[in-house]
Amino acid sequence: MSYSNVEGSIPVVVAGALGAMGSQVIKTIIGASDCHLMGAIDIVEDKQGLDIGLELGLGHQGVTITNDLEGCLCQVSQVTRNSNHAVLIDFTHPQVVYKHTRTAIAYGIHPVIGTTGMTKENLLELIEFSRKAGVGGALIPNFSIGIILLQQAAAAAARFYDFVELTELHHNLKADAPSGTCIKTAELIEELDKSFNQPKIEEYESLLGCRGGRRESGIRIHSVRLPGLVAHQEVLFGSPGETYTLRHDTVDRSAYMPGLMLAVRKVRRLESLVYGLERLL
Ligand SMILES: NC(=O)C1=CN([C@@H]2O[C@H](COP(=O)(O)OP(=O)(O)OC[C@H]3O[C@@H](n4cnc5c(N)ncnc54)[C@H](OP(=O)(O)O)[C@@H]3O)[C@@H](O)[C@H]2O)C=CC1
Ligand SMILES: O=C(O)C1=N[C@H](C(=O)O)C[C@H](O)C1
Repeated sequence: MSYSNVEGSIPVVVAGALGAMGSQVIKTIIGASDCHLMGAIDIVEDKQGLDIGLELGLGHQGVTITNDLEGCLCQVSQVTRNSNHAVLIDFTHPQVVYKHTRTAIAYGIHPVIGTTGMTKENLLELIEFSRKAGVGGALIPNFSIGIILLQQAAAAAARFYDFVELTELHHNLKADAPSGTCIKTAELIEELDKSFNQPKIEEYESLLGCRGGRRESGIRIHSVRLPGLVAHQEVLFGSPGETYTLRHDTVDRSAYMPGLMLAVRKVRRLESLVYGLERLL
């Protein structure tokens, strides 16, 4: 950890620093002239106390890896609380994302959360908690600009179609299903408050689950996990005589960095936790 405060530059702590996303984030933060890295959190046992920059081949940064998220946020908040509030970027695991977000808010540190898998109940509770605490934050299921465009197109098309199925395809190291992005796409389509996919005949599955998961609105979601994939999503609308397909492919995690930096730069001006990158554009 490094607890120096740099005037005018955004202090950033990264949780999940050694992961697929976290390691790219560290590189991006180190390269950003308006940010400085103050903490690197990860639980990988044999990396505790090592310099994150040296571990990632980015040169010595004077920031050591720790698994003590609360201790790190507590110390960072003491250094930064009077003027230049810090940001926590989290790409860890669905099981800890609620606790990490709540801890950041409690210490007055602005959470920018990429980790997916949080329940709707927990999200709503955190929005209320952040509003009471007056701490802005962002929970963003997908930082890519292209996926936001796909979601907007899907929400617009939903007016004209009564049948829609979503498929998300990811690498096989992903813990949660369906993806946070796919849930958000479904939620945006559901803003019209209509039901989809009313069956025309009596259906049955001879292989349980082969028709995918069904949301209350009737929208079905299919999750595919394969090595070789990164992150992909299809929205298929159908009506008699035609189909309309939207597809987005993330082929490299660098796609997430512009949206992430946008959130880091805006989050300290928010009054509570917002959900979705479209809220920041
Ligand atoms: N919003 C977006 O745009 C995107 C979101 N994601 C989401 O981000 C999350 C992480 O994805 P990804 O980077 O691929 O996952 P990885 O498994 O590659 O990285 C997660 C890292 O966090 C560590 N970790 C796990 N638990 C903790 C904890 N309690 N405290 C600190 N560190 C912890 C892991 O350690 P260990 O390996 O030992 O478990 C690992 O090093 C997922 O929820 C994913 O869906 C991913 C891409 C884009
Ligand atoms: O685990 C991933 O990789 C991704 N997770 C996010 C999600 O669950 O939507 C974002 C993107 O799909 C990549």
